[in-house]
Amino acid sequence: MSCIVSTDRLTKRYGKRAVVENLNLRIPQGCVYGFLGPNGSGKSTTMKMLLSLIRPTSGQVEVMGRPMNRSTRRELLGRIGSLIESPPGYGHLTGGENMRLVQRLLGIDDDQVGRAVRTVRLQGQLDKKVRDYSLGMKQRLGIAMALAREPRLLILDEPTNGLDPAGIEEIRDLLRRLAEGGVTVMVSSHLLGEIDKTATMLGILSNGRLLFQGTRAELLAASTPDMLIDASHPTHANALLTGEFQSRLDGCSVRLSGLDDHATAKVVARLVGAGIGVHGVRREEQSLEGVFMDLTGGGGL
Ligand SMILES: Nc1ncnc2c1ncn2[C@@H]1O[C@H](COP(=O)(O)OP(=O)(O)OP(=O)(O)O)[C@@H](O)[C@H]1O
Repeated sequence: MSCIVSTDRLTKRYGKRAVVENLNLRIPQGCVYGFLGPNGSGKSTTMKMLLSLIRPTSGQVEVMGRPMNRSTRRELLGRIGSLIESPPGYGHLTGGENMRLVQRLLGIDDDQVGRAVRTVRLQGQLDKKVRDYSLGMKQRLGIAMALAREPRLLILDEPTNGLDPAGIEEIRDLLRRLAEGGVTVMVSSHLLGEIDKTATMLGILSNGRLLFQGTRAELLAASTPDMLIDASHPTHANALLTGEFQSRLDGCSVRLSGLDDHATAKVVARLVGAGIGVHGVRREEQSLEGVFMDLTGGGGL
């Protein structure tokens, strides 16, 4: 797997407090990487370190196969587009004027600016003042500004924050199109539902630590869904199991958490041995939200 971004024990401390701790990010080239975590978990701090906007306390950042440091920073940033915190752009200028400022700053031609604007579908709104834009339009302008340099990597901090469902869908669609065009996108959110359908890779952060990194399918596989057992005498069955296992009554079933295959066989044998009829044994379907909640201690949704 070729990674466009990787970090090695990336850490940021403020005073004694570690805000980001020992992060080993692996962002494969060409993916949409969903960087998820509750508010305050350290997503923005991590992204700022990737962009060399703040300096890590310890650890390394490697981008496009090269260490990000003072001597490589300028060149690497030339191929990275970013949108961190609130959307940029001067409110008293029009979208077009804002884009022209970016054009002059980067020394790029009209075609390149036109492509960025068309990608975010803002070509019909360039004569409007940015202060009159909706939040979604401001976000799209911010993304167009980030795209103007035609980056290989795009880092977006909560681009769907505050958007209505239609605006969220527009950003999702945009991220998909960008990835199809070969741009690697790292996008953060505190809401799983906003990016899980778009992201091909997920990294889950909680209290500055990476709890999980992998595909959506791997995330589901990593969790152990509850087991539900239908028994002839559920109350009796629960009483029998509760000392040794995490069990509780759930309607007419007994619900057991964290049960692997071996423990399941043991539970069934125990019940049958006690003369209790076992009518059904099934694992509960678990949603991605459920897994995310379990991993982050319920702080994110
Ligand atoms: N300059 C700073 N000095 C001290 N603490 C800071 C500083 N910057 C960030 N923090 C703290 O670091 C923690 C992580 O903040 P960060 O903004 O990275 O989180 P986040 O996951 O992006 O959250 P949000 O979604 O709310 O922006 C927070 O508790 C924040 O208060």
